[in-house]
Parts: sequence; C-alpha cells; structure tokens
Amino acid sequence: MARIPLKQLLADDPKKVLVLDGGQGTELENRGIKVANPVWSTIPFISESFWSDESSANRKIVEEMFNDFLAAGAEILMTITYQTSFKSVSENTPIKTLAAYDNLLTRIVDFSRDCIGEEKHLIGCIGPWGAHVCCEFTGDYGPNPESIDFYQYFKPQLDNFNRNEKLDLLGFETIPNIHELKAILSWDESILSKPFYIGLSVHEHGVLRDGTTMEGVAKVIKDLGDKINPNFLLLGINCVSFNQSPDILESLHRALPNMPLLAYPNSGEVYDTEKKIWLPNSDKLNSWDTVVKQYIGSGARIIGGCCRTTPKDIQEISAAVKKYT
Ligand SMILES: C[S+](C)CC[C@H](N)C(=O)O
Ligand SMILES: N[C@@H](CCS)C(=O)O
Ligand SMILES: [Zn+2]
Repeated sequence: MARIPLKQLLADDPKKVLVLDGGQGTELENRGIKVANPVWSTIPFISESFWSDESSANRKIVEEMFNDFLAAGAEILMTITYQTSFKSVSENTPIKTLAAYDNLLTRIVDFSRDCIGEEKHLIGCIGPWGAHVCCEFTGDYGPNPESIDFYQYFKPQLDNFNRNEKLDLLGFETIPNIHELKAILSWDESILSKPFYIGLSVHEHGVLRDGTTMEGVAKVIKDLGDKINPNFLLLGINCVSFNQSPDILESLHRALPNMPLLAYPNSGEVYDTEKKIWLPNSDKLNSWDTVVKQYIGSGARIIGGCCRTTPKDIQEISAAVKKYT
C-alpha cells in the first residue's frame, strides 16, 4: 500500500495539514442528482444501473466530482455514505437485508477507491443518528437521548467499514448531541478498530446543537483519561457556519489544547429540513485564506469544506494550507 497510515503521517510531521474534499451531497445536487429524499446523497448508488452500466449518467457525475475535488487539491476524500445507515437504507429503499446492505457498502467503497486512486486517503463517512430523522442541525434527540441504542444503529456500517482495507479513517460527522458523542467515545477497539474522527455539529453561538458547551465536550474526553480508544485521532467541527467556524474551533482548542483538530464548515447557508433546500444566511465575512490561517493556529490537521462548498472552495483551501504550513 502506497499510503502512509494517517496516525503516522500526522505524528511524523507535526506541521502537516491535509486538505479534505468538499460537500459531496450538495455538489452532486449542483451536478443534477436529486438528493432530496430519505437516503439523501446515497440515492445514486441504490439503482442497479449505477453498477451494471459503466456509462450511466450518475456514475459519470460521481466520477467527475471526485476528479474535480482531486484536481482542486484534496488529499483525503470521503465516501458518499452520510445517510447510508442500515436503518435509513432498509426502511427507504429496496435493499432490505444485512447481506444486501453489506454488498452496497462494499461496492461504494470499492468504487470510491477506484475514483481516487491508491495514493490518496479515503474516509468512510458515517452520518449521525440524527441524519435519519433530520435533526443534525437541532440536536433534538427526543425526551430520552440517553436511552437511544446508538451502537445498534451504527453497527452494520461499522462492521463493514472496520474490515475494509480500502478505508484509512472512519469519520463520524455532524454529531449534534452529547449522548451520541459519549456513546461513540465509549466504544473500544473491538467496536472501532480503525482510526476515527468525530466532527461536531455546532451552533453558530459556539455550543453543540443540543446546548452543550465546548468545555462540556472536553470534559467527556478528559474524564475518559487513558481509557479512551487509541483509534480516536481527531476531533473537530463540520457543517457549521463558515463565519463563526474559526472562533468555534479556537474554543475547542482552548478546551482541549493537545487534541489534533479538524474543521470543514459549510458555506454559511442554512438547511431547511422540511423543503430539503439551502437558504441564504449572512454573507461570507472572511476569505478561506483568513479562515484557514486561524484554523491552523488552533491546531487543525485536516481542513476542508462541508455542505454547499465546491471544488473552487477546495482550491482556495489548498492554496491557503500551502501558504501557512
Ligand atoms: C447534512 S444534511 C443536508 C443531510 C440531509 C438531511 N439529513 C436530510 O435528510 O434532509
Ligand atoms: N459528508 C457529507 C456531509 C454532510 S453534513 C457530505 O459532504 O455530503
Ligand atoms: Zn454538511
């Protein structure tokens, strides 16, 4: 394998900052794939023609998207599996059995690896429990979030991703609720046997979507002490407001000064969960150049874009990362 394991790559060169790709779901939407449906960006992979017809239009769109992110400077890319949990897939598509689900994930990972080649790192993307019910931007996990069986929800996806050698890292993304964070961090190497990161969904006021402060988040990690899973590589923020993201990352850095961080904000637009469309919010106050400089100052080791960011954003991020590292 040509790739250096990420843990080693980040440890060997403390200045190394990897550029992540952009918001894939929304980029597929920009290119004509209708992602407004219960499995969101998983949709192109559900139809058999994607796999049987190499010239299928959707297949070309996904390949071109990966190519454009690579050309823009992405060094670490994600599988398009944000809303590909067994629950979301089996309740909303003709794929009903664990065996068929496993086959779907393996096909997606194989295809993604073929698209990006052997040298780039590949993340197995795992959306939050809340993605299934579309509350990743509210963090409202109902009256008894502590009794949700998160493990049962994630297990089929984890079982597949853990054993797939084409994946270098698992990415839990857009995690909005402290009970979900605690659950993921309670899992040992038998459950999470690959390096993983957690991207938090944070309110523009700087608290987790459910109201937990960054100090509260840090306490969960500090309290675990040396019981923490050694595969936990990075913590960070994703799909948070562009304008507020540097301050949020800085507050996470203050609370956990030794933790390697990652940041990939969205464009600043706000998701309407009913209509499944993005609404304009405030204009970008800063350039990527300024934001990336601040992220690096706050300990970011992976930087990219989330929803509604495009290859052009990744190009600007890449240029800024080169300038400041
Ligand atoms: C990151 S959001 C845009 C993903 C989609 C959302 N969970 C939905 O189902 O509409
Ligand atoms: N990795 C997902 C993030 C959704 S918040 C995507 O880029 O589509
Ligand atoms: Zn996003």
